[in-house]
Amino acid sequence: MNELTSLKKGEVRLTKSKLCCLCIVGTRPEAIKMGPVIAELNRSDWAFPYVVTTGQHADVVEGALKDFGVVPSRRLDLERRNGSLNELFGKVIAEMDRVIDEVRPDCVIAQGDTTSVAVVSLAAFHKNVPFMHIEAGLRTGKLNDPYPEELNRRIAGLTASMHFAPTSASLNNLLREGVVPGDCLVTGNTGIDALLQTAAHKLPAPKGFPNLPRVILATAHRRESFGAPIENALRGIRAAVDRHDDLGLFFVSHPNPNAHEPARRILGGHPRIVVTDAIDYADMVAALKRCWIVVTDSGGLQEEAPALGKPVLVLRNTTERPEAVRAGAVRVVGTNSAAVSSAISQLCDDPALYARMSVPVFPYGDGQAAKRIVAAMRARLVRAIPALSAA
Ligand SMILES: CC(=O)N[C@@H]1[C@@H](OP(=O)(O)OP(=O)(O)OC[C@H]2O[C@@H](n3ccc(=O)[nH]c3=O)[C@H](O)[C@@H]2O)O[C@H](CO)[C@@H](O)[C@@H]1O
Repeated sequence: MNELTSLKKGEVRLTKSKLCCLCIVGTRPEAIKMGPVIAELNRSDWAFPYVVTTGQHADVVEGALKDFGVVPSRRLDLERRNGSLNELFGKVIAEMDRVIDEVRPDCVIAQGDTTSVAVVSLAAFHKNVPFMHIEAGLRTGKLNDPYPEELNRRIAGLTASMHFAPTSASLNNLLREGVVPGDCLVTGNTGIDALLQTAAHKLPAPKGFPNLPRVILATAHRRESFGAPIENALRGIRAAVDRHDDLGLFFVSHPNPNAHEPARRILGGHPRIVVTDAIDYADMVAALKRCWIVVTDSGGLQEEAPALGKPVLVLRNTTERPEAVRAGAVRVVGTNSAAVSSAISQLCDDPALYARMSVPVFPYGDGQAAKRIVAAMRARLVRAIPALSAA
């Protein structure tokens, strides 16, 4: 029994007969993956989204939300001094305490595994407001890898009233942790909703995309790889480009200086390598459609590339996305220079291997995740209010 089913008629505030769903967005991937859910809520007849951005990656987030026609209802002003996780934790929970008191939402929704998600789930729990977790149940089983995301998503797994898992493997992780079966659902990942909606349009090549027969699309930003691991991986990518003169590299940097400084230093000054700042989502999808392979430590790109039939080499030692590995579209290679370089060369020199890894697969859903999530929320939230359920 959770707090929702204990609600009595009249205990849930209605605004113009619609429920208020407070949607939290902190980072670019959260904006991309929450966009379809916010749009679906806007189309619904029973709820309206109240969108709050946490300011964690303010500039790229507002741009990504705009791509989905979403304007935030409120922007938290966190005034961060040192950028530490504890500072972020303290500021977000204090702000969210105030926002929940003022807005009095009927539920709080967040996606993924950032510190903002863990904090907001606790803030909602403390206020006895149902927390709905999107992209629930991803686990590596190693608390420090990825860091701090594995801890964040486990906290959300404890505090959420409803858990929307992208795959059955994620759902099984939740059940093993004791989540009640009636509180979790396999929906697919809303990132595939966003990808298929965007990829359906004719998209021009991103500025600077190399005009070469085989272009590697690469990104690297994982916190646990900062320093030597990320530098080793970048050297491995550059070595492969040097070895194969028909290869180009389009490296998309991340706003964190620990990620973009080594990229510019190690990859810069090469005639077939372009290092660009972060690009908007439509440009990223355009790059995905045009690239030869993807080399990355990104979670979202591990989900998107297989749907477009692009082989992925993962610059990590573990992944919480084993489904695409099992489907043969993704290979976890780590950050060792020689391993990265040889994995790229294998794909250059073995057309049969490349063909096997290039078959489009959809282990992360069919593009209808947002519809399933909003329908499940309605069933849960409206059930608690006979007046609405009778409508
Ligand atoms: C441990 C882990 O894996 N956690 C993940 C991490 O997200 P991530 O690793 O996917 O992060 P990125 O790679 O930065 O973003 C990816 C998205 O952004 C698009 N993109 C990228 C660069 C760019 O220049 N322009 C863009 O448009 C790209 O196509 C894609 O859709 O945190 C999220 C919660 O914050 C989690 O939910 C998610 O599991």
